Amino acid sequence: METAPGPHNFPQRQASKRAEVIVRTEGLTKRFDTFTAVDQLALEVYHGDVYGLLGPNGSGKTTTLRMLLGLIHPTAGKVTLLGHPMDDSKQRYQALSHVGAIIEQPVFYPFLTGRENLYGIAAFGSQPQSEALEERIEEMLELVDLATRARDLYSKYSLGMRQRLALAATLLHYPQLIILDEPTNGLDPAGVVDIRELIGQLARQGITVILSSHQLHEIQQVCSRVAIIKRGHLLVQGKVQDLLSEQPAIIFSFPDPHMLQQAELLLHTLHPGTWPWLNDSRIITAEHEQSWVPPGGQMLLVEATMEHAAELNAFFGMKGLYATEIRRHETSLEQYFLDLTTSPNPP
Ligand SMILES: Nc1ncnc2c1ncn2[C@@H]1O[C@H](COP(=O)(O)OP(=O)(O)OP(=O)(O)O)[C@@H](O)[C@H]1O
Repeated sequence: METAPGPHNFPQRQASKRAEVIVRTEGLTKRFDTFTAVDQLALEVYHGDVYGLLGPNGSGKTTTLRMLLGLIHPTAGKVTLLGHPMDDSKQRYQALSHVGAIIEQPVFYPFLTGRENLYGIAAFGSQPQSEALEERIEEMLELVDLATRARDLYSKYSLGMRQRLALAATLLHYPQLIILDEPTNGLDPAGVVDIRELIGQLARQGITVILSSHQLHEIQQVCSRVAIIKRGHLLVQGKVQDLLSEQPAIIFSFPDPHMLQQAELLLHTLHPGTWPWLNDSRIITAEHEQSWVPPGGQMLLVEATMEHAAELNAFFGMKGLYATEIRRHETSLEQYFLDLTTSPNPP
């Protein structure tokens, strides 16, 4: 018997499919009266991406996702979903038959069990009751780790369980693309980890995921590419790794705060042009999750690539300033996001 492809039997992601654009927006714009909520967005989501749409409150994330799904019409611009232009109603229908989405808290019946709710959703989607459907429902309950709680009433479910049931529901019809608006909102840390792991699992099985979120720490761990928007404008779009390696820096820790001050002063009194590769330096506060925090809790951040660490260290050493730790500065997506969204001159 031939089975439809699903998260457990999806073909492995193929290298040649990587470059395939699954979602493209061109000049995508939404105005509400005179207010422009989304302004000329050009997004590209590739097959196999976990694509994070990030932005401060009110920056236009939900409005963008709603336009991707054809829930609201753009004022201008164009959305192409799975190769189908969304302004054509027939094509839109075809595209959406391969998409699963959770944009608002999905409505389930509180007086039915988790499993019964999935049967209800399948019936709504005109999926005939069959052995294949039963198998699919059990498979999805397993996938979202609700199999042992499938006989419990929905009203007894925690927020995390409700979110996982919603994901199971969106997966019933074997979507190629899943769109999730703030999927970790309101969840406790364990719930966030569950959803993150599930999203990673879906991506590994070839499903493309687009999500919006404020949980940047989580995004950094699960997203392959992100777009950062502010007041409806696209500030940046790219691979998480590429964005974070844009600002290389080295961290020097010193055994006492006095040495730290001297090291900083030394760099600032250097003749401009001595080291053209040295962009800037400043004292920063150590983050406490690090393995070791120097006395005084502060360190020197030098904006330069790691290949210059030895030269800098030798320079400090000649002046009697001995670093106790030298390492590459890891920018977090959270810091990158804050720098970008609070900068008066974003790119
Ligand atoms: N139907 C509407 N009518 C008028 N203004 C709207 C409408 N929908 C959204 N907006 C406005 O558009 C802007 C973008 O809203 P949107 O919900 O897309 O932002 P968001 O980035 O998803 O925000 P959040 O993170 O708070 O959910 C907001 O200023 C919002 O008030």
